[in-house]
Amino acid sequence: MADVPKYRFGAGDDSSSFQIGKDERFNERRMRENTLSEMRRGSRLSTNASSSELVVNIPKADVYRFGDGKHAQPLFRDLNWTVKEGESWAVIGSGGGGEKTALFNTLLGHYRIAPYPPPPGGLFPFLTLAGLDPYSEISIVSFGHRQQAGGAFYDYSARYGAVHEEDRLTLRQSIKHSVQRAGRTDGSRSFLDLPLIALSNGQTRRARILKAILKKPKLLLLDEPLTGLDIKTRPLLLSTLYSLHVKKEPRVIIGLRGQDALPEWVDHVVYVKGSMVTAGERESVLRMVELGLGGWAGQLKKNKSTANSTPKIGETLIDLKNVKVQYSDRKVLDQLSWQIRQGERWHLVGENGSGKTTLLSLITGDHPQSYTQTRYASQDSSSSDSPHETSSHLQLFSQPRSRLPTTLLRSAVAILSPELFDAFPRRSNMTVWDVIGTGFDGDFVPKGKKSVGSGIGMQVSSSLSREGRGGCEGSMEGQDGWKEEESWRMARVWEVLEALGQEAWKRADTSASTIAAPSSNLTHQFAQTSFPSLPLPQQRIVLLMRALVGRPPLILLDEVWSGMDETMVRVAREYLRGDRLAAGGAGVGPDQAVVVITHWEEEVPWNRDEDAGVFRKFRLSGGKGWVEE
Ligand SMILES: Nc1ncnc2c1ncn2[C@@H]1O[C@H](COP(=O)(O)OP(=O)(O)OP(=O)(O)O)[C@@H](O)[C@H]1O
Repeated sequence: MADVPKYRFGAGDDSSSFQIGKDERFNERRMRENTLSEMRRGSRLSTNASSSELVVNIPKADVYRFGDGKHAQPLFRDLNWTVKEGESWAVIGSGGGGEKTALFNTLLGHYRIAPYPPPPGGLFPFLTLAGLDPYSEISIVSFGHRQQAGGAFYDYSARYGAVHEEDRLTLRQSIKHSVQRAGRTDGSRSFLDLPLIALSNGQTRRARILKAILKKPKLLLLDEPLTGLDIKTRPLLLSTLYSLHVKKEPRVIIGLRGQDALPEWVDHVVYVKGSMVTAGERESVLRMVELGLGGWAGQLKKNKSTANSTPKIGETLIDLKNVKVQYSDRKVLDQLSWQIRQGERWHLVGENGSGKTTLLSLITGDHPQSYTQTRYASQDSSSSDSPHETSSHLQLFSQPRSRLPTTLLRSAVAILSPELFDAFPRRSNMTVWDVIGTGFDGDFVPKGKKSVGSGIGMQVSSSLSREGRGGCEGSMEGQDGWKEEESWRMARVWEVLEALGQEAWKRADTSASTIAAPSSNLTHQFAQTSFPSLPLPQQRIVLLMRALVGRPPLILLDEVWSGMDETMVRVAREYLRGDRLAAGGAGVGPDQAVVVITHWEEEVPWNRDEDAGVFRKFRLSGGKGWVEE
């Protein structure tokens, strides 16, 4: 086990788990349990020239969970999907219920296909007819959440500090001999010799794809490979995937969200929404589903802001001056200065590994070096910089990090990031309500009688504007203060559930002008649903509700759109823009500040024209950071 690090990667509850250093492969055990006999039936029979040209063969079938009774609703009805050698396929999921993952899992043998694809080739004729074993010849790389044993929380901030001995395994060691020829990557830096735990989100994704390719599977399923990758890397990865696919080294099927641009070389599409699957040539499928793939431009125009609750620039919340973060001789942030004020909307940009997550971890106070940023000019006077350049500080709500208790900071700065998404506990008894309620105090387990926290972090935000907090201004001394706060909190949970939950998806999915009656059963049911049982896209939006529920002064959203479907993205953007505030609806208020990180310009809820004065871009590159005008 020496080469298996602590982290596990997996595509969620319903799919196999994968480990760096171990196997990105078929989950052999489950496959054997589930479909062994049917696969054998397929491989026993003699070769047939034309069907050996088939990569995937599902002539017409329904797909069920194993153990489903006779009258169960199929996951997919009338699935008819055939992939021929030489065709380039994308699987597009649009329903928000994890349909795309379910379709990949169908290929991985996690569901019952009825009737099972017939002999001689079975499900994968190109393999079985060549006498090859699907167990070892098919890989999947998906970026669902990294499941922890028992659904427990793990400390994702470990990577910001000294790397523990058990986490020292480097990417090079992890992929060992297979990368002898791989050169320097990530601009001028090589990340091959970094501990895996130190890799940034985009670096980790690239490393996982690289590892999967180096294992030489015959078919590689890649779910949302572009998410989290910077703009320079995307075309490079797509063209690499295409040239590998053409050479069949390996054949590649990619998974995309409904709103993602479809690579030019994709000539066939499977579109999955609910239990319906449409598969065929690119143009005809696109016409049929009227997806309008290729960008969100049209959709964005429709979303034009109607808000008159325009954000106003107010107090400085975060003030960084000449901040530095360094790991031995590796400088990640170098003399960086940035101020975030109330009412501002920021887009934080920079290539993979440029330090965005590191910067946010200073602001949340999770980074150990957030305590050591204050230096006075005189101490550094020996340096060659001019004296006024050498002083530095990190002020969070006008305080140095060391003066701010973590509990208070957690309630004042809400964050949702890929790391938090992975780390958030998945205990089976935690409902959607419980998870959202942890957002008020930035907890990871439900607290308080009503699961809306205990109010420990209130004081920090009360020193800032508490507009919209229904009379909770000031401290919450005494029983009455807490009662009032508690009922405000409960009302807020309902409010975000209404604004961002199932009712809102329904509303956004039908027509923008039809507004469904609020406070329906649907919202109540959703609030009581077990959080870990939700499909991953829904878990993501619930964690977004958690970040927004407490109306904290500062909201940090790192790659929050990844894995969310179109409708969810639309309602979330509407909330962030505050489009419904003017009409008395819910949304981010003019007194709050928001920072989003995304490599996709189209995902940013604001733009320079409509949000001039409050919307700005902060760019990181080579350790430096600056405001881009
Ligand atoms: N403990 C560590 N030791 C050495 N280098 C580290 C450590 N932690 C992070 N790094 C490096 O710091 C750099 C910044 O990482 P960070 O996660 O902040 O990048 P990012 O801009 O968020 O990237 P992405 O867009 O991929 O999410 C990376 O090159 C990373 O490898």
